[in-house]
Amino acid sequence: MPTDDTERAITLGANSYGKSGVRLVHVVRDSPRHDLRDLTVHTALAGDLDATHYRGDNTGVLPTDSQKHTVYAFAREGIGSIEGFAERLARHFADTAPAIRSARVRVEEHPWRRTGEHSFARGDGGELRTAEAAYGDGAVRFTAGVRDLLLLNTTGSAFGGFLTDRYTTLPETEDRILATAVDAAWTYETTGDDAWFDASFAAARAALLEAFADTYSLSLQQTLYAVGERILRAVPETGEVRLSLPNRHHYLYDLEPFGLDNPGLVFQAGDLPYGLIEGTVRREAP
Ligand SMILES: O=c1[nH]c(=O)c2[nH]c(=O)[nH]c2[nH]1
Repeated sequence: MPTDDTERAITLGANSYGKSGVRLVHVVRDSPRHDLRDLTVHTALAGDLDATHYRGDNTGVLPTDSQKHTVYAFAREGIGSIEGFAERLARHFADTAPAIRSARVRVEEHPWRRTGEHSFARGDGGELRTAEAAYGDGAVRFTAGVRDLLLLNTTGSAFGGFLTDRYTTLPETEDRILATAVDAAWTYETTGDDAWFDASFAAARAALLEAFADTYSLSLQQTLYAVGERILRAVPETGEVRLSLPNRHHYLYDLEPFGLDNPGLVFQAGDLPYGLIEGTVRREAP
Protein backbone atom coordinates (compact mmCIF):
# COMPACT_ATOMS: atom_id res chain seq x y z
CA MET A 1 0.00 0.00 0.00
CA PRO A 2 1.16 3.56 -0.53
CA THR A 3 2.17 4.94 2.84
CA ASP A 4 1.65 8.47 4.10
CA ASP A 5 2.59 7.86 7.71
CA THR A 6 6.14 9.04 7.11
CA GLU A 7 7.21 12.42 5.91
CA ARG A 8 7.70 11.20 2.37
CA ALA A 9 5.10 8.81 0.95
CA ILE A 10 6.23 5.62 -0.74
CA THR A 11 4.47 4.68 -3.97
CA LEU A 12 4.87 2.26 -6.84
CA GLY A 13 6.92 3.50 -9.76
CA ALA A 14 7.13 2.34 -13.38
CA ASN A 15 6.58 -1.38 -13.72
CA SER A 16 6.02 -4.09 -16.29
CA TYR A 17 5.84 -7.85 -16.28
CA GLY A 18 6.01 -10.60 -18.86
CA LYS A 19 7.67 -13.81 -19.95
CA SER A 20 11.33 -13.68 -20.87
CA GLY A 21 13.17 -16.17 -23.02
CA VAL A 22 10.31 -17.96 -24.76
CA ARG A 23 12.16 -20.33 -27.09
CA LEU A 24 10.20 -20.99 -30.26
CA VAL A 25 11.10 -23.03 -33.33
CA HIS A 26 8.79 -22.90 -36.33
CA VAL A 27 9.04 -25.21 -39.33
CA VAL A 28 7.24 -24.93 -42.67
CA ARG A 29 6.95 -28.37 -44.30
CA ASP A 30 4.48 -27.88 -47.13
CA SER A 31 7.08 -28.81 -49.75
CA PRO A 32 10.21 -31.00 -49.66
CA ARG A 33 12.23 -27.84 -49.04
CA HIS A 34 11.49 -26.98 -45.43
CA ASP A 35 11.89 -23.57 -43.79
CA LEU A 36 13.14 -23.11 -40.24
CA ARG A 37 12.80 -20.14 -37.89
CA ASP A 38 14.36 -20.11 -34.43
CA LEU A 39 13.29 -17.30 -32.13
CA THR A 40 13.52 -16.15 -28.55
CA VAL A 41 10.58 -13.96 -27.53
CA HIS A 42 10.24 -11.64 -24.54
CA THR A 43 6.95 -10.02 -23.52
CA ALA A 44 6.51 -7.06 -21.16
CA LEU A 45 3.07 -5.71 -20.27
CA ALA A 46 2.23 -2.53 -18.38
CA GLY A 47 -0.97 -0.81 -17.31
CA ASP A 48 -3.25 -0.44 -14.30
CA LEU A 49 -1.44 -2.88 -12.09
CA ASP A 50 -1.39 -1.02 -8.77
CA ALA A 51 -3.80 -3.54 -7.17
CA THR A 52 -1.52 -6.52 -7.64
CA HIS A 53 1.51 -4.66 -6.31
CA TYR A 54 -0.19 -3.02 -3.33
CA ARG A 55 -2.72 -5.68 -2.33
CA GLY A 56 -2.01 -8.86 -4.27
CA ASP A 57 -5.28 -8.46 -6.17
CA ASN A 58 -4.50 -10.23 -9.45
CA THR A 59 -7.75 -9.41 -11.25
CA GLY A 60 -5.94 -7.47 -13.97
CA VAL A 61 -2.95 -9.78 -14.29
CA LEU A 62 -2.77 -11.93 -17.42
CA PRO A 63 -0.36 -14.64 -16.21
CA THR A 64 3.06 -14.75 -17.81
CA ASP A 65 2.28 -18.42 -18.43
CA SER A 66 -0.66 -17.37 -20.65
CA GLN A 67 1.61 -14.90 -22.42
CA LYS A 68 3.99 -17.75 -23.21
CA HIS A 69 1.16 -19.89 -24.60
CA THR A 70 0.01 -16.94 -26.72
CA VAL A 71 3.44 -16.74 -28.37
CA TYR A 72 3.24 -20.40 -29.44
CA ALA A 73 -0.42 -20.14 -30.49
CA PHE A 74 0.26 -17.06 -32.66
CA ALA A 75 3.20 -18.90 -34.28
CA ARG A 76 0.71 -21.49 -35.55
CA GLU A 77 -0.36 -18.88 -38.14
CA GLY A 78 3.25 -18.32 -39.26
CA ILE A 79 5.96 -15.86 -38.31
CA GLY A 80 6.65 -13.52 -41.25
CA SER A 81 9.05 -10.75 -40.28
CA ILE A 82 10.01 -10.76 -36.61
CA GLU A 83 8.87 -7.13 -36.42
CA GLY A 84 5.40 -8.13 -37.66
CA PHE A 85 5.24 -11.10 -35.29
CA ALA A 86 6.18 -8.83 -32.35
CA GLU A 87 3.55 -6.30 -33.39
CA ARG A 88 0.73 -8.88 -33.59
CA LEU A 89 1.54 -10.10 -30.09
CA ALA A 90 1.92 -6.62 -28.60
CA ARG A 91 -1.38 -5.44 -30.07
CA HIS A 92 -3.14 -8.58 -28.85
CA PHE A 93 -1.99 -8.20 -25.23
CA ALA A 94 -2.78 -4.49 -24.99
CA ASP A 95 -6.10 -4.73 -26.87
CA THR A 96 -7.54 -7.77 -25.08
CA ALA A 97 -6.36 -7.67 -21.45
CA PRO A 98 -8.52 -4.93 -19.84
CA ALA A 99 -5.90 -3.62 -17.39
CA ILE A 100 -3.07 -3.65 -19.89
CA ARG A 101 -2.37 -0.29 -21.56
CA SER A 102 0.86 -1.04 -23.36
CA ALA A 103 2.91 -4.03 -24.41
CA ARG A 104 6.47 -4.42 -25.54
CA VAL A 105 7.46 -7.58 -27.37
CA ARG A 106 11.09 -8.26 -28.23
CA VAL A 107 12.13 -11.01 -30.61
CA GLU A 108 15.61 -12.36 -31.28
CA GLU A 109 16.18 -14.56 -34.30
CA HIS A 110 18.91 -17.21 -34.19
CA PRO A 111 20.36 -17.81 -37.66
CA TRP A 112 20.45 -21.25 -39.26
CA ARG A 113 22.23 -21.82 -42.57
CA ARG A 114 20.65 -24.23 -45.01
CA THR A 115 22.76 -27.35 -45.71
CA GLY A 116 20.06 -29.38 -47.45
CA GLU A 117 16.36 -29.53 -48.27
CA HIS A 118 15.52 -30.21 -44.64
CA SER A 119 18.94 -29.73 -43.02
CA PHE A 120 20.46 -26.69 -41.34
CA ALA A 121 23.64 -25.67 -39.50
CA ARG A 122 23.45 -23.09 -36.78
CA GLY A 123 25.01 -19.81 -37.93
CA ASP A 124 28.30 -19.33 -36.17
CA GLY A 125 29.48 -16.25 -34.31
CA GLY A 126 26.28 -16.00 -32.30
CA GLU A 127 24.89 -13.04 -34.27
CA LEU A 128 21.22 -12.37 -33.62
CA ARG A 129 18.69 -10.32 -35.56
CA THR A 130 16.55 -8.40 -33.09
CA ALA A 131 13.20 -6.61 -33.26
CA GLU A 132 10.92 -4.88 -30.81
CA ALA A 133 7.34 -3.67 -31.15
CA ALA A 134 6.13 -1.33 -28.41
CA TYR A 135 2.38 -0.77 -28.61
CA GLY A 136 0.33 1.68 -26.55
CA ASP A 137 -2.13 4.54 -27.01
CA GLY A 138 -3.04 3.10 -30.41
CA ALA A 139 0.45 3.54 -31.83
CA VAL A 140 3.25 1.08 -32.38
CA ARG A 141 6.94 1.91 -32.32
CA PHE A 142 9.44 -0.44 -33.97
CA THR A 143 13.09 -1.04 -33.26
CA ALA A 144 15.25 -3.45 -35.25
CA GLY A 145 18.86 -4.43 -34.96
CA VAL A 146 21.65 -6.92 -34.52
CA ARG A 147 23.43 -8.24 -31.47
CA ASP A 148 26.80 -9.94 -31.16
CA LEU A 149 27.79 -9.28 -34.76
CA LEU A 150 31.54 -9.91 -34.58
CA LEU A 151 33.59 -7.64 -36.84
CA LEU A 152 37.34 -7.26 -37.21
CA ASN A 153 39.63 -5.11 -39.38
CA THR A 154 43.25 -6.28 -39.57
CA THR A 155 44.40 -2.74 -40.43
CA GLY A 156 42.95 0.68 -41.17
CA SER A 157 42.67 1.53 -37.50
CA ALA A 158 44.72 4.01 -35.48
CA PHE A 159 44.42 5.51 -32.03
CA GLY A 160 46.53 8.52 -31.10
CA GLY A 161 46.39 12.15 -30.10
CA PHE A 162 44.49 11.31 -26.93
CA LEU A 163 44.66 13.09 -23.59
CA THR A 164 47.44 11.88 -21.37
CA ASP A 165 47.80 12.20 -17.62
CA ARG A 166 50.07 10.68 -14.98
CA TYR A 167 48.30 7.32 -15.37
CA THR A 168 48.63 7.10 -19.14
CA THR A 169 51.00 4.50 -20.50
CA LEU A 170 49.14 3.55 -23.70
CA PRO A 171 51.37 4.13 -26.73
CA GLU A 172 49.87 5.82 -29.76
CA THR A 173 49.35 3.47 -32.67
CA GLU A 174 48.86 4.06 -36.37
CA ASP A 175 48.05 0.48 -37.20
CA ARG A 176 46.11 -1.78 -34.91
CA ILE A 177 43.51 -4.49 -35.12
CA LEU A 178 40.00 -3.14 -34.62
CA ALA A 179 37.55 -5.75 -33.40
CA THR A 180 34.13 -5.53 -31.82
CA ALA A 181 30.86 -7.34 -31.18
CA VAL A 182 28.25 -4.95 -32.55
CA ASP A 183 25.04 -4.36 -30.67
CA ALA A 184 22.97 -2.03 -32.87
CA ALA A 185 19.33 -1.00 -32.70
CA TRP A 186 17.61 1.44 -35.02
CA THR A 187 14.13 2.89 -34.85
CA TYR A 188 11.74 3.19 -37.80
CA GLU A 189 9.68 6.35 -38.26
CA THR A 190 7.54 4.76 -40.97
CA THR A 191 7.24 1.09 -41.88
CA GLY A 192 5.74 -1.33 -44.39
CA ASP A 193 4.83 -5.00 -44.67
CA ASP A 194 6.87 -8.09 -43.76
CA ALA A 195 8.90 -7.90 -46.97
CA TRP A 196 9.68 -4.25 -46.23
CA PHE A 197 10.92 -5.09 -42.71
CA ASP A 198 13.16 -7.85 -44.07
CA ALA A 199 14.55 -5.68 -46.88
CA SER A 200 15.14 -2.73 -44.53
CA PHE A 201 16.94 -4.95 -42.06
CA ALA A 202 19.15 -6.34 -44.83
CA ALA A 203 19.94 -2.84 -46.14
CA ALA A 204 20.79 -1.52 -42.65
CA ARG A 205 22.98 -4.51 -41.85
CA ALA A 206 24.79 -4.20 -45.21
CA ALA A 207 25.40 -0.48 -44.55
CA LEU A 208 26.79 -1.31 -41.11
CA LEU A 209 29.21 -3.89 -42.54
CA GLU A 210 30.33 -1.55 -45.33
CA ALA A 211 30.91 1.39 -43.00
CA PHE A 212 32.94 -0.73 -40.60
CA ALA A 213 35.04 -2.13 -43.44
CA ASP A 214 35.71 1.06 -45.38
CA THR A 215 36.08 3.66 -42.62
CA TYR A 216 39.70 4.46 -41.77
CA SER A 217 39.21 4.46 -38.02
CA LEU A 218 40.89 7.07 -35.82
CA SER A 219 38.93 5.74 -32.84
CA LEU A 220 36.08 3.34 -32.22
CA GLN A 221 34.01 6.43 -31.36
CA GLN A 222 34.54 7.75 -34.91
CA THR A 223 33.67 4.33 -36.33
CA LEU A 224 30.48 4.32 -34.23
CA TYR A 225 29.37 7.60 -35.77
CA ALA A 226 30.28 6.45 -39.29
CA VAL A 227 28.29 3.24 -38.88
CA GLY A 228 25.24 5.03 -37.49
CA GLU A 229 25.34 7.68 -40.19
CA ARG A 230 25.63 5.05 -42.95
CA ILE A 231 22.58 3.17 -41.65
CA LEU A 232 20.52 6.38 -41.47
CA ARG A 233 21.50 7.24 -45.05
CA ALA A 234 20.89 3.71 -46.38
CA VAL A 235 17.41 3.35 -44.88
CA PRO A 236 15.58 6.70 -44.99
CA GLU A 237 12.77 5.43 -42.75
CA THR A 238 15.11 5.04 -39.78
CA GLY A 239 15.04 7.69 -37.07
CA GLU A 240 18.00 6.95 -34.81
CA VAL A 241 20.64 4.27 -34.36
CA ARG A 242 21.91 3.17 -30.95
CA LEU A 243 25.26 1.43 -30.97
CA SER A 244 27.20 -0.40 -28.31
CA LEU A 245 30.70 -1.35 -29.41
CA PRO A 246 32.99 -3.24 -27.05
CA ASN A 247 36.63 -2.74 -27.99
CA ARG A 248 37.88 -6.31 -28.35
CA HIS A 249 41.54 -5.42 -27.79
CA HIS A 250 44.22 -7.35 -29.66
CA TYR A 251 47.68 -6.88 -28.16
CA LEU A 252 50.80 -7.25 -30.27
CA TYR A 253 52.64 -10.08 -28.53
CA ASP A 254 56.18 -9.44 -27.37
CA LEU A 255 58.33 -12.11 -29.03
CA GLU A 256 61.64 -10.39 -28.24
CA PRO A 257 62.42 -12.71 -25.28
CA PHE A 258 62.57 -15.48 -27.90
CA GLY A 259 64.80 -13.53 -30.26
CA LEU A 260 61.95 -12.96 -32.70
CA ASP A 261 60.59 -9.77 -34.18
CA ASN A 262 56.84 -9.25 -34.48
CA PRO A 263 55.97 -6.91 -37.35
CA GLY A 264 52.21 -6.98 -36.68
CA LEU A 265 51.79 -10.71 -37.10
CA VAL A 266 51.08 -12.27 -33.71
CA PHE A 267 48.46 -10.87 -31.35
CA GLN A 268 47.01 -11.85 -28.03
CA ALA A 269 43.21 -11.56 -28.09
CA GLY A 270 42.25 -9.72 -24.92
CA ASP A 271 39.35 -10.62 -22.68
CA LEU A 272 38.66 -8.45 -19.63
CA PRO A 273 38.58 -5.57 -19.09
CA TYR A 274 37.50 -4.09 -22.41
CA GLY A 275 36.66 -0.59 -23.60
CA LEU A 276 32.97 -0.02 -24.21
CA ILE A 277 32.02 2.68 -26.69
CA GLU A 278 28.32 3.53 -26.84
CA GLY A 279 26.33 6.21 -28.57
CA THR A 280 23.27 7.24 -30.57
CA VAL A 281 23.30 8.77 -34.04
CA ARG A 282 20.10 10.58 -34.91
CA ARG A 283 18.36 12.29 -37.74
CA GLU A 284 17.54 15.82 -36.68
CA ALA A 285 13.98 17.07 -37.11
CA PRO A 286 13.58 18.96 -40.43
O1 LIG B 1 39.07 3.53 -30.16
C1 LIG B 1 39.43 3.69 -28.98
N1 LIG B 1 38.79 4.59 -28.21
C2 LIG B 1 39.13 4.82 -26.90
O2 LIG B 1 38.51 5.66 -26.20
C3 LIG B 1 40.20 4.06 -26.38
N2 LIG B 1 40.80 4.01 -25.15
C4 LIG B 1 41.78 3.08 -25.22
O3 LIG B 1 42.54 2.76 -24.26
N3 LIG B 1 41.84 2.52 -26.46
C5 LIG B 1 40.86 3.12 -27.21
N4 LIG B 1 40.45 2.95 -28.49
